[in-house]
Amino acid sequence: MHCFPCFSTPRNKKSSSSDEANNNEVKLHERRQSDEAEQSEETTLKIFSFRELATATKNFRQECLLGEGGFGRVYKGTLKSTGQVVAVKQLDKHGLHGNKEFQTEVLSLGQLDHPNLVKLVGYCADGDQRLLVYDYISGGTLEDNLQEPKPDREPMDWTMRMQIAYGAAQGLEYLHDKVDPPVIYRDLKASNILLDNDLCPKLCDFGLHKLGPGTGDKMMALSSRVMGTYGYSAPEYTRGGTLTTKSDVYSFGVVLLELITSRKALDTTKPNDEQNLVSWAQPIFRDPKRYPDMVDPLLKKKFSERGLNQAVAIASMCVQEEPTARPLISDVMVALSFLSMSTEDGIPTAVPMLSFKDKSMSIALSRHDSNLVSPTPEVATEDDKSSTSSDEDSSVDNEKEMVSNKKKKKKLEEEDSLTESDDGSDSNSDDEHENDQESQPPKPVDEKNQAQSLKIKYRYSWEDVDINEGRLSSKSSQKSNDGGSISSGYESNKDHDDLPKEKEEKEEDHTHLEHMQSSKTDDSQSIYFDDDDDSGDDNEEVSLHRVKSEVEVGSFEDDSGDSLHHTES
Ligand SMILES: Nc1ncnc2c1ncn2[C@@H]1O[C@H](COP(=O)(O)OP(=O)(O)OP(=O)(O)O)[C@@H](O)[C@H]1O
Repeated sequence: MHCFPCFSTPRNKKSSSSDEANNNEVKLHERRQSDEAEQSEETTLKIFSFRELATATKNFRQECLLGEGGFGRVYKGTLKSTGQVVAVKQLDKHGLHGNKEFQTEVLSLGQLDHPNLVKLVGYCADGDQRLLVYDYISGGTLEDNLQEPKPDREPMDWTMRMQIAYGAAQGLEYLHDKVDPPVIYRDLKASNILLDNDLCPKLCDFGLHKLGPGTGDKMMALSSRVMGTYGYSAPEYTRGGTLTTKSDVYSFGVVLLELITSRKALDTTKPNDEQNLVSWAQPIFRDPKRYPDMVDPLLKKKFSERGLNQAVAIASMCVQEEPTARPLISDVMVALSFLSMSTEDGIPTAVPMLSFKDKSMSIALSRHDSNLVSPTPEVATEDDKSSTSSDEDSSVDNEKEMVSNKKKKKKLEEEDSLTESDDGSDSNSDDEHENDQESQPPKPVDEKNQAQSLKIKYRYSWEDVDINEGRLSSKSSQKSNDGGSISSGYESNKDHDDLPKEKEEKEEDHTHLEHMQSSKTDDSQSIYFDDDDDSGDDNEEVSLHRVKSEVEVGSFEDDSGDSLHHTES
């Protein structure tokens, strides 16, 4: 009998502790569910069980292994539930974050969403397993595409290369400027740029270490290990581990050089002085005549000299020793937006579109539409349409209208044989104009005045951008590595054949993108592209330069030097 109590007591005890455990488990489960529900409200990230990912990757079979990087192995898999093909990154257990820390980091990564970033689909934190699940990108890495082009495929042409550079710049600009706090990539390189089937670039491996507040030139000391890849890492970073967005700009410059040359960032099979791409390129930067020698021979000289000059100039600016002298990625992006439109002969296939940071700019432009745009604007071409992104519709439409109007004006000018450019002013003299014109009230543009120029100056966040049809003009007040000047220029040159010889000759004086040795700070830093060859100029230009104080949104000059000037403070 007495056995019963003996039996029953422990049993009872056991039963009560197991009830407690069950209760706890239920509570834990409920909490997890509500946490997950909260998370899923904020993110579309899926939470996978290890089993699901093991099934997707055939139990992480070798045949599914895509490769192994600094964070762990990456497998190709197919999700059973949806059939989606994914890349599963199994993070090394060594140095794993705790569950909470991992989730926090992953959830913030899950919020990053840009067409030029590889999308994080979900994650798994099961026991000591940590896995990240990404969209699978099928076209291989940029490195492979450049170094080992598929025999059945044509080598990437110049325009494709510039489009890839532009796309990568857009992805990076998103991380630097659109994400708060900004994400510093740390390890941008050709093997971290994946290409989809349409050769659209997607940055991968970003943001695994998100940094805290502060960006731009505010140096951020890193508590974690120094990452990056030799040949791509900015000198200040490799020296002392100091990291800023400008370190990413350096790496971007190296990638751009790779796109131009198809050389590797670091190639130990080459003679000593050619192993490091940047060191090899530095002396060439100083001698524009040698630029064509840099180019990948597979391009068979099918590129415009102007396009090449500008691309090299951008790359040379990005890889400057002094971080503050490097441009912001947003400026690089705008510059590349033009280069990516040029075809082999340097003529854009589509009307250049700028991606405005500040919507007030497009509002400011539309304010002037009645004066600038003809009542029946031309219908946008297919090219125009395809260049239009949904969020930029309004600004793009305005630009289209303006460009259409500009075309009409140009035609009228030609008809009247007024070949001399509108006001004959040098793009470099903008500042003088600005000062003269600041106090003048807005004036309507006189459509009958054939020589009237259409010059639009608008606020580009903290940058001003001038548009005149076609040519990008951007001034750099940056110190080149050697203290010398690095030059290049870009223009759409769509009408250059029609231009007067006299004007062409004048323009030869401004042949290069000059790195003036004035300032090393971002505030006064600007990019300057100018006409660089003998093809002339139709006085249509686009320049970027930043101003610190006044916000100027509109300036429309006529031939007499008068202008429509609109300011906001
Ligand atoms: N989303 C993806 N789609 C397709 N392939 C991918 C994807 N992510 C990674 N890969 C491939 O998996 C391999 C390993 O990638 P991972 O990014 O881990 O390392 P890595 O870029 O080679 O090296 P590192 O860690 O130094 O950047 C690479 O070949 C990469 O191209």
